[in-house]
Amino acid sequence: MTAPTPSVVLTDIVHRYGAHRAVNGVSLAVESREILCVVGPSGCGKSTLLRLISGLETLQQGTIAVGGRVLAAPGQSLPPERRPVGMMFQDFALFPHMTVSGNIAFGQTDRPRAERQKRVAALLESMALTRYADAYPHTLSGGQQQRVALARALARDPQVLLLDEPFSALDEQLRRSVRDEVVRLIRATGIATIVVTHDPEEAMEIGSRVAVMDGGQLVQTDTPLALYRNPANSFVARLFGEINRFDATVENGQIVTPLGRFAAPDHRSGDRVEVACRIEDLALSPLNSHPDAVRVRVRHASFLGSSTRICLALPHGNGAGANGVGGNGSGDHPPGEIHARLPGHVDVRAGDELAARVDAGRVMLFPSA
Ligand SMILES: Nc1ncnc2c1ncn2[C@@H]1O[C@H](COP(=O)(O)OP(=O)(O)OP(=O)(O)O)[C@@H](O)[C@H]1O
Repeated sequence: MTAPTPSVVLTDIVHRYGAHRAVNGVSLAVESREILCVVGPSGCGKSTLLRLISGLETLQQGTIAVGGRVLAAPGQSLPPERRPVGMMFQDFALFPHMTVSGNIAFGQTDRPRAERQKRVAALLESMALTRYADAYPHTLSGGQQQRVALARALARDPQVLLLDEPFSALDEQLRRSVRDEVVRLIRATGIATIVVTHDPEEAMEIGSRVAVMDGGQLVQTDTPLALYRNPANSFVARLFGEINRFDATVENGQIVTPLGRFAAPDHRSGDRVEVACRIEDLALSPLNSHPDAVRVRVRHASFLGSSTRICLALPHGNGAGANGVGGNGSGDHPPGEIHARLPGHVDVRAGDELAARVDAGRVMLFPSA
């Protein structure tokens, strides 16, 4: 079997606004039938990347190719309307004075009228919008408007679809159902798709792969499972779920943390490392039930429906400086506090003492930043 040909290939893209490098050396390939999500904090360069692919922004450095054809390289740029790219924006950007049909037909001016009408009818049908063909956007629900925007993006039969925060204008209730529907429709087209979102959970839900961006750079591109299990650094680890984090120094292939001693075979003595574990990987059991566990005291527990999140105090002195351990005990949490998340309802109260431990296989080690 031959490997699928990438539909979109970005090579070493750099984009500056003045002296600021908004995109800094991004290379990425997306295959047809693939939905890739780009996720990262506000200002990390996600939208700029999409604007470069669509041609709304002029490329300064690198190359952009779609379907084997170079769309942009320094000194060479196909205008946006000639790129095989469909784009959908956060606010849908529908034309209020045009009907649903008019909105979908917009931008197909290079086609004969009959062909244009046929394409619009087919899209109305596939998006379950036929009965709204003559309606104006403001009379439609958020979900329906979203489908019109998707139909418009598909109208020119693009080879790549770009979606910039497509669901963030929808309220929480509507968001999930519209998202499921839109993703189902996109999958049915088989078009290579890049979705920008600031919501890591949304990225995991939609993307077959997720590209994590920070400060204009791609930090890691992988499947949701690989990003969750093997994050490249603690920024990625934290993006996909809450972690307990400690600073430590490697001594003779080992690190000592408030949660016990762990092997660090790939590090040299004296290396400063960040040690992290997901809060759902922290196991709690009755006191003295496990020889390797540490004694913790419940500070607070919150029942969240599908899980219970528990804030725990580490034993006094089992934080900064103890047993060669540097740091304050736990990353973003108050000093000396760790968190656990257990499935379902867990009946614990403030002051209860428990045994906490984490499986060595679930401990993540990163070089100190
Ligand atoms: N036209 C512009 N002129 C100057 N700076 C810009 C321009 N557009 C974006 N920037 C800056 O470039 C950086 C990247 O912006 P971009 O919109 O790509 O980020 P983003 O990750 O999409 O953020 P958000 O999630 O908030 O939309 C930011 O620091 C932003 O302020």
